[in-house]
Amino acid sequence: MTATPTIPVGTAVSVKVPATTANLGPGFDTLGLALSLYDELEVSVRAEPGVHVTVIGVGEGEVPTDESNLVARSIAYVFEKAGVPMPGLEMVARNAIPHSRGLGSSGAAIVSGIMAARGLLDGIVEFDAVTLLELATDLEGHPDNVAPALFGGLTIAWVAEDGPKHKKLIAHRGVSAVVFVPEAAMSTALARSLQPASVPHEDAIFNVSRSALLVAALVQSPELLLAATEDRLHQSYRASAMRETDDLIRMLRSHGLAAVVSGAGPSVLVLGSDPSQRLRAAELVEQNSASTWQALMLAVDFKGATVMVHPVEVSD
Ligand SMILES: Nc1ncnc2c1ncn2[C@@H]1O[C@H](COP(=O)(O)OP(=O)(O)OP(=O)(O)O)[C@@H](O)[C@H]1O
Ligand SMILES: N[C@@H](CCO)C(=O)O
Repeated sequence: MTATPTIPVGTAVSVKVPATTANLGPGFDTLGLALSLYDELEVSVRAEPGVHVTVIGVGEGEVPTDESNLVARSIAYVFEKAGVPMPGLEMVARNAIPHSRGLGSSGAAIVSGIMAARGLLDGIVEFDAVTLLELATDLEGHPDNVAPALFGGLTIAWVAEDGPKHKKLIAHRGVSAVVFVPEAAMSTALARSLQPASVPHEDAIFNVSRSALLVAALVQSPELLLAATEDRLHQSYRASAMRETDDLIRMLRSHGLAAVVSGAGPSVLVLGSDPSQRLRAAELVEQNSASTWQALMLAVDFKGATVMVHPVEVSD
């Protein structure tokens, strides 16, 4: 009979996960980009059962601090799948990714939990990239945020018969990003409820052409970004729920800037073919919008999620 593996009290892991922006205009549920804004997590094994989370920064006083916390639920999911009992956990989450603004906070929380569990199960269970993406997609429901959060860079994600897959690409070094974050939140679940069950064939063709072009624009020809970021699959259906976002995108695009809804919104992403376009976008927003938008000038993160394991030190 084999003994059930246990993880020693005091074992600790540190995790860092980037924000992500999904869709990028036409690549609905498919394209994603990792950005240089991070949630950090420390998890240590404690003697008492259960979970306690200290949240610092975004979500402090708002998200649960017990087993129902999304990060804790994601850790528990991996332990359950691995068939290993989850030990008691003490966690500290330092969060910078805004919630429900279209910057992949739920995907980052899920990936944080999965990477923490991976670290805690080091030497007991091996996780390859395919398994990590499967676990994260099970929890998030679609792979376009969790793929870049896990692997960094620009990712194409798709769901095959045997599960989610991804291809990581390196974005052209001229590509820059600025995200305009509004004060008001909007949940992804609400945005998804506004999608129709089917779309006209010509709109599907429109998006196939633009998303193919977008991959070329992001990897090789950033000067094509404006044409390549047109969309007919999601933004117009959701516009009624985020009027100011729609207005800002129209204004920026009329000035030749590749503005799109970031993720499910309501933030606006502008992809620039050179860094000066970010400053131009920020000036235009300042001059033309009555609302308050926080401008985040971000680089592409090429690394994705990381985990460090701090084993228990055994004294003589
Ligand atoms: N670090 C976190 N810890 C705990 N819960 C979190 C964390 N980050 C996000 N969440 C949960 O996820 C919710 C936000 O998820 P939602 O899918 O609506 O938006 P998003 O992931 O920020 O945006 P998008 O999917 O459009 O990029 C929060 O309200 C909170 O319940
Ligand atoms: N593709 C997703 C991204 C947000 O999770 C959507 O637009 O609903």
